[in-house]
Parts: sequence; C-alpha cells; structure tokens
Amino acid sequence: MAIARTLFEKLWQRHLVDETAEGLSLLYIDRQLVHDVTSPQSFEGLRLSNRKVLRPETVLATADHNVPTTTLERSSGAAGIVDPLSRIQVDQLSRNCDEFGISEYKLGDKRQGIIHVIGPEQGATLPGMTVVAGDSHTSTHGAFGALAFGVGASEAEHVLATQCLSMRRMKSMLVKVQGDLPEGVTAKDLILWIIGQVGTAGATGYAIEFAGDTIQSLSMEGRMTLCNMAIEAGARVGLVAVDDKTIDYVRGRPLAPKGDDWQRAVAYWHTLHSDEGAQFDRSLEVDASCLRPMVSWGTSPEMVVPVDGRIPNPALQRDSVRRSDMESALAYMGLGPEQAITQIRLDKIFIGSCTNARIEDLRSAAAIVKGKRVAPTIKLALVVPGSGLVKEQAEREGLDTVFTDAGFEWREPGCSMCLGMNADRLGKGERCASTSNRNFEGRQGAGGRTHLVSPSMAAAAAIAGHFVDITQNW
Ligand SMILES: CC(C)[C@H](C(=O)O)[C@@H](O)C(=O)O
Ligand code: SF4
Repeated sequence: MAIARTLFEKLWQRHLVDETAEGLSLLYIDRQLVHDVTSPQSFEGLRLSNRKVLRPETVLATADHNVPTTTLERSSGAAGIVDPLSRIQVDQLSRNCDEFGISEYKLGDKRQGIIHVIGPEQGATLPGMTVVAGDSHTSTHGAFGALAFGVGASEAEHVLATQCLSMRRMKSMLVKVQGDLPEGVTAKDLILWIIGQVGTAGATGYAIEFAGDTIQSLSMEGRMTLCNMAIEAGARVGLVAVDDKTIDYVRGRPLAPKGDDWQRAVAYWHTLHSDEGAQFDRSLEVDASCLRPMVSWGTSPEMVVPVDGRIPNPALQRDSVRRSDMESALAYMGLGPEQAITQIRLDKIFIGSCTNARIEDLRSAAAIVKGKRVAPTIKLALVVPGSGLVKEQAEREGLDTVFTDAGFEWREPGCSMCLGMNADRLGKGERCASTSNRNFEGRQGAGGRTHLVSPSMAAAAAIAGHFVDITQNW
C-alpha cells in the first residue's frame, strides 16, 4: 500500500529537483508574482550579472503598494502620482517589466490590483503550483492547494534567472477546524482566533494545512483570508486541499488551462489533499461553533479578544516579558486594562487589503451598511476593492452606491491604508478599524492605532462609531 502523504509532501516532492546531504532542497518554481516594492533589487541584480529572465511567461507583475487610490490621482497613470518616491517605484516596475519581457497589468488596466488578489483572479495561481513573490502574504495562494510563500529579493532574483530555489523543507502542522461558524463569524475571525492561540511565532518553520468540515464549507475567498494570515502565526505557507469549489473557482479564468489540458489538470488537482492517515509534525483542533467576532487590541496580531470581551489586564500576566509587551502595547494604543471592546471609539475605517478586499468581503460589509449612515464622529471610511475587476463586479451589483450613500469613499484598487506607503494613512493617535492583517506600531501611518477585524465588523463600527457585537445587535 502506498504511504499516506500530506498535501505539503505531495507538492514538495513534485517540485523537488535535487537534494543535498546537508538537507537543502532545490525546488522548481512554477510562478513568480512581482510588485513595485521588493522587485527593483532583483532586476538590478540580473542587470549587474548580465542575466536574463529564464521563463518570462511564468512571471506576472503589477503595482499595488505605492499606488494612489483616488480617481483624480489615478487618472493620468504612473506619471500622475504626486509622491516622488512612489512614482519612481511604480515607473521603475514598468521599465523593468518592459526590459525583461514580463507582462504587467499597468495602472488603468482593469486587471491591476493587489498582487494576491489578481493572481487567483486571473488563474495565474493554480492548484499544484509552486508560487513565490517578494512578499510575505504570498501564503494567500495556498488556498488553492498551491505551495506558495514569500521570498527575499535575492531569492526572487535567483528564481527569475533559474526558475529554481534552494531551501530547507518545512515541518507540517494540521489545523483541523470543525463545526459551523456562528452567524456573523467569518474566516477572518477564525484566523485571528488561531493566531491568538498559537502566537505570532507559534508556527515558525511549519507549513500549516487548514482542514476539517468548517474549511470545506468556506468559500475560496474565506480560504484565501485564512491562508493570507498564516504568516502572522509565523508559518510561511498556508494550505487548503483542492475540492470542487477550488476547481469551480479556477474554471474559465484567463490563464487557466483549456480543453484537454484542463481535463488533465483537473485529474491531477483531485489528488491534491492529505491522504487518510498522513502524519503531521503537529496538530491543533478548533471547534468553530464556539467562536465570536474578534478584535485586536494591541500591536501584534496575537493580541486579540472577542468583541464581547475586555482588554486583558497586564497585572494578571505572570510572565514578565509578556507583561511588559502588553503594557507597551496598551500605552501605544491609548487603551486601559479591562476596558470593554465595545466602548472603543474609532476615527477611521478601512475596508480593503489582500486579506479582505474580494467581492465576498465587500458584499458582507455592504449588507451591514445598506440604508444606514456612517457615524458623524468617523473622519474617514474607505472601501478599497482588491482589484479593478473586483471593483467592476461590485459596481455591477450596486455595492458602490450602498457605500457612498452611507458616507464611505469608494476608491481605486491597491494596498491603500493597509500600510503607510501611499497617500492613505492614519495620523498620529488616530484609531482605525481595519480589515487588513497587521497592527504593528506605525503600520498604517506613524502613531496610528490599528484594530484588526472582519469586513462586517469594520462596517458595523463605521455606522456605530465604536465596535459592536454584530452577532447580538445587528
Ligand atoms: C512590502 C512587502 C515586502 C510587505 C510584505 O512582505 O508583506 C508588505 O506587503 C506587507 O504587507 O508588509
Ligand atoms: S495589501 Fe497589505 S498585506 Fe497585502 S500585500 Fe499589500 S501591503 Fe502587504
């Protein structure tokens, strides 16, 4: 009888080119995604060593981090970007792509968007692939049963030149989630809860496979949200087995295989799951039916509590390192011990990012907002679709008007206020309910305070002006 293998092992073996006695593996990389921030050094390295891109057709690029999101600033393409540094990076990406023969979705192209949104949307990310990008949230693509992870600029350069990457094999961790998520509790709440349990370094060195009936009933969007934040638990890779939902999502995408190739691919993709009895190095079981909407209160994604909870009291923490981390997080966040989460008032709302800017995310936020008004105390409420095509789809469904009628701003696609690299930022001391994935100090702008939540929780906070338990009062 064949040995039972995990999904991770299957993907790894399939791409293994060579192995050294020291435990280094050489992997074949099928796809590289490229954005404006991390790629300049990789292309410069190629130029300096007089190398070409080996298989330019396997690389796909777009600018996302530095792009402005107002229609006005976007109307004249890269040349219209006001901030000189951002303009240079966006411009440079186009020049590099032209020089090395790489296809790029430029500003103004409907296919442009956050790299982790457009990869799956275009069918550039397919089950069974190895996918890399100079970006930690490349873990997102693991939702398709692809081995996907972020790499550094020199590794990205190596892949461009050779299509291969030398690395150490990861260990495998199973996160088995069972039961129905209560109404109003989403994949975002699930992953925030998991990170709260294992900690931000808890899965370092592991590839996490999310499995169980809860994961099977999640949409592809929900699975992407989960895998997106695997990196916030320390894991470079997040994985979900391929099933009919995966295949239905991929079918007909512009870069998906066609005809006989499609039939052959589907037959292979059906093998992309962990075998019965496969051994993991570690495992965790989660009962989804007990979960609540989650809110982060501190400056690390592991600092989370349910919305009906209170901020923990550092004085009750015995570990002195943890206690001082909690104290400094509370000082930065301008919050006190035991404060009820629902009493926290917000200044800004951000619905966007590669974690939660897909069509399903916008639909769930719009369902909360419909017919209501953003609280007058909220200075700015932004909705930033993950791609031009998500934006177009949302407009077809009238979601843009639901948001703008309520007082939200409806923007052009990009990373936006997920990180302070473009014009969308928090000011010093400003507090934001954000659907993104990181709440580090200064992440959304110097001195800005981030609370990570799901799209429906962010939408409800915009209307109420403070956090609300959407499972009770909505
Ligand atoms: C700019 C990039 C290197 C970075 C990442 O790797 O994740 C960014 O996308 C982020 O979310 O912090
Ligand atoms: S949306 Fe945020 S997390 Fe995602 S790639 Fe952009 S900056 Fe990174």
